[in-house]
Amino acid sequence: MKKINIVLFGTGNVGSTVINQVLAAREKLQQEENLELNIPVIANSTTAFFVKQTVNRSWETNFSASGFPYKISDVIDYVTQQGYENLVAIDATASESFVDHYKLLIEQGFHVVAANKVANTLSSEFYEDLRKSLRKNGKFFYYETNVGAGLPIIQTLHGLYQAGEEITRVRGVFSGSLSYIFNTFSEESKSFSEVLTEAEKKGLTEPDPRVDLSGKDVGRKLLILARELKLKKELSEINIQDLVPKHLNGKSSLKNFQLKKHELDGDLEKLKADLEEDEVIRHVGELEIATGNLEVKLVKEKRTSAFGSLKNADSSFEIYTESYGEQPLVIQGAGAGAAVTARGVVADILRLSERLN
Ligand SMILES: NC(=O)c1ccc[n+]([C@@H]2O[C@H](COP(=O)([O-])OP(=O)(O)OC[C@H]3O[C@@H](n4cnc5c(N)ncnc54)[C@H](OP(=O)(O)O)[C@@H]3O)[C@@H](O)[C@H]2O)c1
Ligand SMILES: N[C@@H](CCO)C(=O)O
Repeated sequence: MKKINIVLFGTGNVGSTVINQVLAAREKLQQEENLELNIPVIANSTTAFFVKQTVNRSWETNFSASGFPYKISDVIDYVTQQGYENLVAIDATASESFVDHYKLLIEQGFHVVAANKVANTLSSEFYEDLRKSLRKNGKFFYYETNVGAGLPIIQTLHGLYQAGEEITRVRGVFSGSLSYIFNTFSEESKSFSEVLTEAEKKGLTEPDPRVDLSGKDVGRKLLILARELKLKKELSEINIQDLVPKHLNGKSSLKNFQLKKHELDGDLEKLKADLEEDEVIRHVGELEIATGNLEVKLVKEKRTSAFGSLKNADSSFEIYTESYGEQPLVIQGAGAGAAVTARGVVADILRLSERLN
């Protein structure tokens, strides 16, 4: 039986669903695939819980009762003492600093699966260095959920590129969070801030929704795709329409933003009032390969158009290539949400496990 040992960082919306999905799939994987998925360590930003072999369905209670403050070295020491092989670190945090541990984890024997987009969107130098470290240590890095949550965007684009297809343009509603927000805001008579609160409660936004509203999250996704296509780009080079007023971002706290988010309502109400009867607002990302232009913006779309008819938290990605000609390859479906994202993470673990002994 092949054994995979998962150390999961981030027990929030996505991370907790990953644990539950792995536990639910465990028996079937053992019987049908001869594969044993164990989760001996789970951790959030302050607390870790270690167990022999794997957590079970009572993990939340056990984590609260028996978790303790930890350092990353405690995790590494524990898995080393236990002699665990086929180690996979899952980054289900949204942390800007957790990615500083990747190199150490890789050197200490971990493969990495990330829902967190940060490691792929820091400087090109960090990006290349990480890949060098993976190659040097014979480790793998999977991050399909970085773009389009559970939708197969990165693997499709990567496959086309590897196969020699000329990709000319990628255009899409990249953000499941903003798709839900603008779909609902365009249709219902609620204020923008009310819709935003609703999206947050449903776990559809980033932990700090300003990362969505500032366009940074979509900017990151564009950058990730651009880098898959070997374009040398930095986040600072992307033209981004920022929906968050300056005084509510930067040094201003998330708490302050939550108290004052109704200040966004005026501008967005005006935009909505300017729509024709048959128009809706959509948040769109565009990547033009020839010019290297990457852009994130709000646009007006006809209700009947491909983007205008999106529902719920659906994302839609149009990939224009030489062989597909005028009719792009389209990948569409829920682009946010714990269940679909966690399923994408579990699928990454399984793809990775196929490459391990
Ligand atoms: N939700 C979606 O639809 C979706 C879709 C695609 C990708 N993603 C990505 O998935 C990631 C998680 O999103 P989420 O919605 O699950 O966020 P969340 O509910 O806020 O959970 C984040 C978790 O990360 C933990 N954490 C923060 N900093 C950490 C650190 N330094 N070390 C260890 N754990 C740390 C938090 O712990 P504390 O509670 O202790 O702070 C929390 O358990 C994000 O990167 C997001 O962009 C999400
Ligand atoms: N903000 C992400 C989902 C949560 O990470 C998106 O819109 O795709």
